[in-house]
Amino acid sequence: MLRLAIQKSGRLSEDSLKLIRECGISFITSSLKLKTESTNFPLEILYLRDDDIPGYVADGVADIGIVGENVLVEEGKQELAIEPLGFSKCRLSLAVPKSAEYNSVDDLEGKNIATSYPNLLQSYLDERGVKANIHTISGSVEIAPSIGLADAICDIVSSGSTLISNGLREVERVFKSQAVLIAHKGLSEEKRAILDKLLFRIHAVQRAQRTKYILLNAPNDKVDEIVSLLPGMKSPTVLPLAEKGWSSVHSVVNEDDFWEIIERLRDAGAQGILVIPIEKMIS
Ligand SMILES: Nc1ncnc2c1ncn2[C@@H]1O[C@H](COP(=O)(O)OP(=O)(O)OP(=O)(O)O)[C@@H](O)[C@H]1O
Ligand SMILES: O=P(O)(O)OC[C@H]1O[C@H](OP(=O)(O)OP(=O)(O)O)[C@H](O)[C@@H]1O
Ligand SMILES: [Mg+2]
Repeated sequence: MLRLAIQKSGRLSEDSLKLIRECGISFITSSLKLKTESTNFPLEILYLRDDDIPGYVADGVADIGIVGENVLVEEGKQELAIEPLGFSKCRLSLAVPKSAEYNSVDDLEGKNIATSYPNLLQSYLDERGVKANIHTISGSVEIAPSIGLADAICDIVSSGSTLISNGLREVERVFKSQAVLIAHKGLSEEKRAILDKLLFRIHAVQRAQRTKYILLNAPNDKVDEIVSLLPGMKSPTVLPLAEKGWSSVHSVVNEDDFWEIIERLRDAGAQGILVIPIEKMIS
């Protein structure tokens, strides 16, 4: 049985559970139970505070875990990372009061900066030769300037609305983060085999999320040109339609190229284009 540590409640919880469920792993959750076992996969889930997850995985109390890169690197445990997961994307940024004068990071020399990430901030300032006083607080960091605790803050930003609501302005991006899968260094062979099985499923889910299934109709004389625009897993499928002289073309396209390909397909004579999400994709 592999032990997975995830955040009990917070910004990582929902997407972590969603990923595990998308891997076809079933389990029953209850807000009071801090440990659950899957009913169809050798996995036990521990629900923890996110800051504790890297330490538990490093010690082998948990075998694997899901945590933000910001927390992992802050705790100096980046060597545990095995896979970026693509969710909980955010950045650690420096921000100052809206009205404060700010030209460059040098303006922070001798200033008081509140943060929950003293190590990440310290190395950022060290690299730029700036000496500031770092005040470590564990939450509600954005309040610090307005209550006279600090001149600036360094905290997580995503949409930026928390900064705006607290009269702050983002001035420097210190660290880019997303959720990562981490694993204990000395996993037994048995546990490593379960982890490989889980990774196989995670990759299938991730590939599917980046790809769309596309179906379209085309007159037969346009099929060759349309097929040349579509990559497909091997090559596109072409099937005859009931209506003579027409075919249906099926393929998969990458989300990043999606809109450009659609335009080119229409120009080439494709009609009735349907785009469908893919649940799993195994190459
Ligand atoms: N606004 C956001 N958008 C996207 N990701 C975020 C955001 N805020 C935080 N994160 C990511 O999610 C992680 C957990 O954030 P959260 O605010 O839930 O942590 P926390 O309050 O420290 O939780 P805990 O109670 O478990 O200690 C952060 O370390 C970061 O990686
Ligand atoms: O840029 P935004 O989209 O506004 O997001 C940023 C906010 O999100 C996080 O806090 P969260 O809401 O998770 O609450 P917490 O401070 O209680 O952890 C983070 O600490 C910021 O305060
Ligand atoms: Mg925390």
